[in-house]
Amino acid sequence: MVESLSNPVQELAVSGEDPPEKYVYKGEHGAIDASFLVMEIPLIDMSLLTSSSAAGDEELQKLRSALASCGCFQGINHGLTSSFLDKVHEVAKQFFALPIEEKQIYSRTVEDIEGYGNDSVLSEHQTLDWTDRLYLTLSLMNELLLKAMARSLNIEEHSFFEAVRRERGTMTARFNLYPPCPRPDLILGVKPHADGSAVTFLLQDREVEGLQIMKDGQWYRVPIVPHALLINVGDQAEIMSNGEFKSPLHRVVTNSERERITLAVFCIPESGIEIGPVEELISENRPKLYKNMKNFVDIYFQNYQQGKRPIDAAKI
Ligand SMILES: O=C(O)CCC(=O)C(=O)O
Ligand SMILES: [Fe+2]
Repeated sequence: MVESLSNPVQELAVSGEDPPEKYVYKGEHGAIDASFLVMEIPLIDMSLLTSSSAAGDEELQKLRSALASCGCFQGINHGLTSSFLDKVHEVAKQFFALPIEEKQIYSRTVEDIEGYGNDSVLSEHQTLDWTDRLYLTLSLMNELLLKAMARSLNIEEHSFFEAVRRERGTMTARFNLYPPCPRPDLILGVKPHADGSAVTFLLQDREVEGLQIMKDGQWYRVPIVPHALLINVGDQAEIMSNGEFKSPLHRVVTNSERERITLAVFCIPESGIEIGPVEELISENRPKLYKNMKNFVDIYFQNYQQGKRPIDAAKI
């Protein structure tokens, strides 16, 4: 089958028809349910992560334990103003509200990394996600966080940042629109997955929940903390940290009433460079758990669309 992109979900949502079978989620990882417990996700004051003070050390320890347990945190004092974040949300909303013909001017093809378009369809058996997407490429790297992650493990501060710094990586921004879905009991906004990035920054919808994260085999709802960024470890940081940091499994549930708009920014090492566990994190007590590899993103997409966890391909 030729690789193609799926049609806009927004069109299906307004048609009022029953969603096609290919959107019905048939995989594992438990029933779809939007009423799980709320996860207690640590709040981290990101302005303290660069401070060489007792408060700074304490925040670094909080960061380390958050990334080693749930693999994510709610970042506050991140330097982006609330009015800017509201504007980002508003612009995304305006874009998705444009007539289809206007949005299609920005359509992406399977090869493009930017533009309006959906999941690549790699096989007829693939379950499709109830979401429409707009992809952009940014050039700013989150130096502060990647350096703080290394310092929290008492290793050289460039250990993670080196792999993703300017010219060696990208920040891909993806606006996600989840239209109301007539069958939230059968259909997911995004299938269970962990991210293929080093780290991901998520600006959640201001009012509509939907993200769930798995911890110890149980799904939890991610609460909305206004203007915080939900920051999670991706597979590449789990690999580089030799498993010290966990790339959490997560999914998005839909609802029948309201649309939800989020912005995910993925910080991704350049595909040509080799990533692997940092030497300082390998010891007799903690053997190397992952292989060194290049082109992780390609490996990622092959496995993801088949419903497999890509990081398993990296395990020794
Ligand atoms: O929209 C969300 O809440 C999460 C999206 C997500 O997990 C992703 O785009 O990888
Ligand atoms: Fe994700």
